[in-house]
Amino acid sequence: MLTIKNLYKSYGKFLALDNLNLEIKRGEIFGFVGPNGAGKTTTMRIVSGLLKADSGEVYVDGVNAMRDTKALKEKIGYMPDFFGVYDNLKAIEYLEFYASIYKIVGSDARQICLDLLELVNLSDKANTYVDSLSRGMKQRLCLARCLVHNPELLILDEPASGMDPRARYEMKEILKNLKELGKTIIVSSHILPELAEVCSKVGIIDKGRLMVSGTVDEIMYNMNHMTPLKIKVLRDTEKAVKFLKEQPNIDHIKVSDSLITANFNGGEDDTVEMLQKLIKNEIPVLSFGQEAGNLETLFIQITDNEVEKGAK
Ligand SMILES: Nc1ncnc2c1ncn2[C@@H]1O[C@H](COP(=O)(O)OP(=O)(O)OP(=O)(O)O)[C@@H](O)[C@H]1O
Repeated sequence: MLTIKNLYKSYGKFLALDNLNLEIKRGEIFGFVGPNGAGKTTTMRIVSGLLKADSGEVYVDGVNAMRDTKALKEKIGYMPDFFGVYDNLKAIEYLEFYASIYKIVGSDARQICLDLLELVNLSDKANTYVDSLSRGMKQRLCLARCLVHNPELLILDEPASGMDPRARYEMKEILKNLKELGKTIIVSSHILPELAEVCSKVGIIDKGRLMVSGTVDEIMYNMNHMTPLKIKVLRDTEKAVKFLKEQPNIDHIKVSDSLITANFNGGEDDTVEMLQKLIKNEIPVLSFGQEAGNLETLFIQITDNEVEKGAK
């Protein structure tokens, strides 16, 4: 559904996208994850035809996004991270206004807009002025706005930012419903655990490059050395850390009170061996185990590693 090849974008001398490559299949919800300034918005704006890339190729459902912006706009619904709303309109009028931009008018428009309000749980707000809606409701209305022309690919830039937990939960449920409707969705967020639950795939972007992409499980499997080992000791933390530093398959050791967290590169046999060695060295181990990987730790480690590589 979406193919990005060798994408570059600079702002003056600053390289915001550095040979970005990405492939998203039809029907996927793809989580686009990265720290501030990683290049997520830049990528999304280029894919939506709102920003010109320096070089590279973008195809949306076979449409060359750089060349055929008219066909592109039919296929895409883009929800920016900052959006203006027309405060002197009621929610339904607001949607009908956007429908009219796509030449959808009259009773067709009314029905589409009512259906969309239902999809985003705002049916009871159809006749409420936009300015009296809560932030979360405005965000959902903005999402409905992106759907008026029934696009196949939705590009949502931080749709849950600034929302309270309840509103975030609702947004997540709406994304799941959209997936059921067969939409392909790219969603960027800083709220990583929530993305892990909703997304079929994730891509981690940092400094304009895609660091890794795949399902959370695939990524964790392929990068099992990044699954942190957690060791709690009763005392002698320093002795334990000294011992761990000497082990070739351990790095990134972090200590918080008596809990030691480290990256471990090894299989199950190596894990058993490591525990045996610790005990042999008379280190009073209270608990020992590899944390099940989650997106949050993976993300922090990938971006941490980059910071360290850069510092060398
Ligand atoms: N118009 C612009 N002029 C100059 N630099 C820009 C411009 N837009 C973005 N940048 C820079 O490009 C980099 C990537 O920005 P971008 O907004 O794509 O990141 P992001 O991953 O979406 O970040 P955030 O999560 O903070 O929204 C940042 O360092 C940003 O400061």
